[in-house]
Amino acid sequence: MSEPSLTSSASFQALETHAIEAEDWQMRSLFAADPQRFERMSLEAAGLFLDYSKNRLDGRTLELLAALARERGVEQRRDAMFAGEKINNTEHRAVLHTALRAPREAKLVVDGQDVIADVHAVLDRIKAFTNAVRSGEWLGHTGKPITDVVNIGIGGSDLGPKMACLALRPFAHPRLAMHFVSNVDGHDIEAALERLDPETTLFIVASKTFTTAETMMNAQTARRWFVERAPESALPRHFVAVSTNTEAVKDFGIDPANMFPFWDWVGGRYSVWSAIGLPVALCVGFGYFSDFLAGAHAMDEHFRSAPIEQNMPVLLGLIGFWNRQFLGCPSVTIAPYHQDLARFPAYLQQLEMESNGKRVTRDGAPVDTPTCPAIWGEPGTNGQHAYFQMLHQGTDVTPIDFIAALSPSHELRHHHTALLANCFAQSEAFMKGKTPDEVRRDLQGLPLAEIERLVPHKTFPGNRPSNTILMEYLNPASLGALIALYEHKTFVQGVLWDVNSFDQWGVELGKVLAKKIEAELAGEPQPALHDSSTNGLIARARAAI
Ligand SMILES: O=P(O)(O)OC[C@H]1O[C@H](O)[C@H](O)[C@@H](O)[C@@H]1O
Repeated sequence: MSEPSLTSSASFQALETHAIEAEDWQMRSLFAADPQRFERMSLEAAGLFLDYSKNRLDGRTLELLAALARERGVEQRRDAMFAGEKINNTEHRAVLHTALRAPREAKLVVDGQDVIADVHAVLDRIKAFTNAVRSGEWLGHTGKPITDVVNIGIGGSDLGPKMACLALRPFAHPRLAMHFVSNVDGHDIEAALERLDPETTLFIVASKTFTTAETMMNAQTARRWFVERAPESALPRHFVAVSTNTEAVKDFGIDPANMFPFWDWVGGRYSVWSAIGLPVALCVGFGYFSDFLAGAHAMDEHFRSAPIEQNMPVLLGLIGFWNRQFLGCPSVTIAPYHQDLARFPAYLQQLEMESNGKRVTRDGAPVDTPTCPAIWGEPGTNGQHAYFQMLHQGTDVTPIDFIAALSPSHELRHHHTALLANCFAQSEAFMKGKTPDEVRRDLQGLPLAEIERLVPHKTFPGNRPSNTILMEYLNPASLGALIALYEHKTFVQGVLWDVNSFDQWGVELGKVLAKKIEAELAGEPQPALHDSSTNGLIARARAAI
């Protein structure tokens, strides 16, 4: 039976009525009216603290959103995911990234297979391998320890490990430099290879399918580069694979003994916890990689057991839904006030936009509301000096997630004080704004006409929503919890919209057309099979190539 449409649900309609009342609400007044607002609208879970009080909503809004979550079946769908039901209904797959971070003693059997035992068998191999490389026991073909690790992968086989290795920089092994090659653009791999020594470099070819065109081309280029400089027999010391596709790995020439497997129930964008996290385990060591998994597991336990009203990922999802649906916000900015989280917005782009950038429901009916907003952002304070102008005074309202660690991993205390001051000041500024009268007061002393000329330019509308997520330190456990928080937020929103958050058919068309055009760019005769624009572009490129 198909799910009733979102807009026909009683709780959605109650929210619609409520949203009309809420249209004129000013957060300044909401704070003034309730001295307990911060206490009421903040919570802690899995080592993270979320302040959601600077949103344009009140207790009643939250009640209605919680009712919507219940009516849409967030709890049942969550339980179905954890239980290994095949909730990815267009690919007939279970969705079990949560099993990747479950402790060894957990139990989960899916299709007669002990999933937890499989996961821990691979983790044991990751532990042995990463210990060997890090200790210098695993040597390159001329007997030297590995100094450089190159992960060749794209999308989920790149963004997670790359983001996490950067985020955990203070925990990194001093001898191992991590490199990430993803783009089919030869400038990417060329820039990486020119600095590398084939005697001390380890390549990880990371691809769930082991058919992704970019990754296969980069892997072949790396292989060629290597065998031009080293005997072919040395390949097994320098090339390992991470994949679900053993046959394709073998065909590429990597011994399955050097392959770290995972499973079709791990989506690419949810795979950093699997063997796709191998670069992270190499970089920080297996102990810290285990802490990373444990941090995510702590968030899983919270998501699984906390009531909706005190459930951090559910609240984050519901508030995002409110902002998208009833405040009409077309995008969300992620503002990590931590330089080491520089790649976190890019990571979330894939997580949220590939998951929920859908226009039909699980049953294939058109959705009747907007779905995933655009996700973007840069670390603070850099963004403040670039696009925050638009966030403060532009015509669109863009909700912001501020993310900060209370303690830094460096000794430069005054830098950290300045960083946090900026983070908190921005959320205050977005909430409060600056009224025309406040501007007038500031400008006292100038001629009256000049004051009035400047007032509209210097006024800040304020009333712009934000969340603030704090952690004590950015470390493997808090990073794990943070990623899992957003994974589950994405899940919750997918349930509200009733989309399949675990497929990505939208990436296929471009891949197919690119294959065709690639052949046309190289071949004869001149093709004219496309529209005039595409034909014209191909012709220009053929003349240049
Ligand atoms: O790991 P792979 O099979 O190489 O896939 C890499 C990426 O490419 C695909 O096109 C999907 O859009 C991503 O979800 C996936 O993470």
